[in-house]
Parts: sequence; C-alpha cells; structure tokens
Amino acid sequence: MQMNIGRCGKVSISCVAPASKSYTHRALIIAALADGESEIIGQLDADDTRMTARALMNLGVRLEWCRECIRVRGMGGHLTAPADDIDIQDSGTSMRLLTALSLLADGPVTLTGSKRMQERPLGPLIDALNAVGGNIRYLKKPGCPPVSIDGTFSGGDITIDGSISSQFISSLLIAAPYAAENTRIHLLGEPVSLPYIMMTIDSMQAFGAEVFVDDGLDGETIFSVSTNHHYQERRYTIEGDFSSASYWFALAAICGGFATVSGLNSHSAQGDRRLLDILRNIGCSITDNEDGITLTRDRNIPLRGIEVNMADCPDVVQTVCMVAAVADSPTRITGVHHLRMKESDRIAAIANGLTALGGNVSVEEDAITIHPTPLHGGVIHPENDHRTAMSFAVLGCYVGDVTILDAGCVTKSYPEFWEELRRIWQDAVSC
Ligand SMILES: O=C(O)C1=C[C@@H](OP(=O)(O)O)[C@@H](O)[C@H](O)C1
Ligand SMILES: C=C(OP(=O)(O)O)C(=O)O
Repeated sequence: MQMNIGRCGKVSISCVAPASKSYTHRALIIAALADGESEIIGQLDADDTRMTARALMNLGVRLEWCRECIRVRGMGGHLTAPADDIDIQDSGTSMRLLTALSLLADGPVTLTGSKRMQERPLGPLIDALNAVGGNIRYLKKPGCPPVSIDGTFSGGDITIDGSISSQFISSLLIAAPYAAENTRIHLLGEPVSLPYIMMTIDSMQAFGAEVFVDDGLDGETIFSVSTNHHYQERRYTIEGDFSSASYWFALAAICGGFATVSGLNSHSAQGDRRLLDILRNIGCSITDNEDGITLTRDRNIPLRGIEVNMADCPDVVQTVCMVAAVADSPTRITGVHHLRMKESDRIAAIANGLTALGGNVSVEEDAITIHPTPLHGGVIHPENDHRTAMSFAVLGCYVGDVTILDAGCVTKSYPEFWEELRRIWQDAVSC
C-alpha cells in the first residue's frame, strides 16, 4: 500500500490520542504475572501490543481481548514453557520485556522475531541474566535474537549497561518481584530513554510491587525490587500515547492552525511529553485545559531552529526533525545514537528522507542537524518503520506531492493513522 499526500493549508485538529503502546505492553505483562484476574481498560489495539498478548498466551496465560478492555488471568509468577518458538516479529518492547520473564517458565522458551529484530541488540540483557542464574543461548548471531532461554532468576546485585536500550532494565525490573532474592540493578554508562524505566516502575507500583530508586556512592543509579510484594489483580486504565499524538501536534506546528488532542495525561511519566516543550521553544504555543492539550501556531511567525538533547525521548526525534525542516534556522539534536537500532536506522531514515525532498541534513556519531532549505515532493521508503512513515506524511501535508511507500507499516503502533490524517486533511484549509 502507498499513500500520496497532497499539500494542505492551516489545520484545525481535534482528536483523541490512541492508548499508550508502552503502558499497554507493561500492563499486559504485569497482569499476566499477578495473582488473580485483572482488567486492562482502553488498551492500544495495534500489532505490537497484540504480539505481547499472543506471546503471553503461548506462555500459558489466559486472556480475553475485548473491544474496550482485556481480561487477564494472572499466573502468580509461574509461566508454562511453550512447545513452539514464540515469534515476536517487529516488537522490540515485547522481545526485551519478555526475555527476563521467560526465566519464570517451567522449561526452555525460544524467542525469535523478524529479520530486523534479529539485528536489534539483546546482549547486555542476556549477559546480566546469565550472571544471575540464566542459561540463555544465542541461536544465530551473538548478541541478538533468536535466543533459547532456560535456567533461573536468582536476583541479587545485577550490573547492566543502560546506554543502548532502557528496555533491558525494564525487563529485569518487571520480573524481579519473582526472583529468588531481592534485586538491586546498578546502571552502567549514560542511560538512554530513562523515562521508559520510570513508566515501568510506575506500572509495577500500580500493581502493588515495591521498587526504590537510589543514587549509589559514585553517582550511579540503583533500582531495588523486593520479593515480598508480588503483583496483585486490579482494574487499570491505559492513558493516551504522546508519541502517537506527536504527529498531530507537529502537523499544526508545520502547517499552522491548531491541534487539540484529548486523552493525554499532562502529568504523565511518558518522556515524549517533552515534545511539547520542544515545540514551544521552536515557536508554538501550548495550552492545557479540560478539552485536551492544544498546540497553536501562527503561520505569520516563523519557526526557529534550536539545539536539544533528546536521549530521553527517542520516539519523537523524527517528529521534531520534520518541524525543524521548515524552520528559519538549523536545529541540532544530540543524544540520538540509539536511534540507529530501532525498527530501522532512524538517523539514516531522516537523512535519506529529507534529502529525497530537497532537504539538507548533517549527521554526526550522536547528533543530527537539520538545515532548512526549500523542499519539494518526492518518494519516501519507510523500510517498515512506522515512525518514518507517519512523520514524513506530516511533512508531506506542507510540501505536497509526497508518496509514502509501504504505508501499512503504521499498524505497528497506530492502525487508524491514515484514516485520521485523511479526516484532518479534508477539514484543513485547501492550498
Ligand atoms: O520500553 C518501552 O516501551 C520503549 C522504550 C524505548 O526504547 P529504548 O529504551 O530501546 O530506547 C522506545 O524507543 C520504545 O518505542 C518503547
Ligand atoms: C522503537 C519502537 O518500538 P520497539 O522498540 O518496541 O520496537 C517504537 O515504537 O518506536
């Protein structure tokens, strides 16, 4: 499927944010470990969250996926080893979060995924788990899925590199209440995507776990999890997703007009909430009231380039780059090395895509700079990366004559994206 995007003028957007992908994954997994039956309300129904649910069912969890909620029969920390491999396809969060948890199964578990997943790193998590009772083997390329997971999870002191993916730490944390002894996780290196660890802790605490965050003597961060507090059944509502909402805020920032998005928690632990501060610094105004969060951009006032570190919020880097491409001065974004290991190499995707539209991008080891230039139409190959497809579609509404190939890849996180964009586009001022 391909999408051809035409130019539109000022937009008037009112929409509801899709539910958070990250919170849906976490709630499913934690409810599956809990004692009793939980109800997850307002979940995200997308490829990745379905993948986590399916994997949990393969591990013996009984769940009922309804339109408005998911009912999960918790296994009290015990899982059943499946006879077949579990194929997680493209969902990095499912792969990483289910790795430590698989040590709670009553036999070996094999986790595999798509061709791209088999290139995404897993090594630091496997090293950490093998040091505390795991017997995990790589079945193809060392350091990557597929893996065969066997052994136990003793807990105790665990040291792990946090500079590649926060999902390794989230994986250890979520399984830790069921380790043999209390767990203390010591982070090495400059951690990336830290707010996702806080979202994990937030979800664990919501289901009754005891987790503490402390600073060690030499400034290291230590996460402590007690085995005395197992997860308990509950009703849990999923809040809106700031990463998905980012496309509508960016569309108003680029084309002018406003975007009001409801369903978002303005005090959320989601790091992508920072997008609003970034867009404010670029020249937009933001208000928050009972209708939702509104971004307004007056097209007579030019957007200005900024310098910003986005190590904490990798999933909105592409969104910010699209806005930066129409500003009146360059934007330099640092703290982005981990974007090379997502669904695609996102630094290359931004550079290639903008270049195809006449843009000028310079890339460093851990930074990307967008030098605004006049843009023209062109063809974008998202290489199966939903965020590339969605962010270039937004820029396409300003540039016009942009074709997004392989547009179906948005179902990973936002199946209704094209429908929503069509509705917004039709309501916009035509150019
Ligand atoms: O834990 C999570 O839910 C996620 C963590 C982030 O990954 P990294 O920690 O690998 O940067 C983010 O990019 C991903 O979309 C979701
Ligand atoms: C990186 C992402 O997801 P995951 O790591 O779960 O594949 C994403 O949604 O942008």
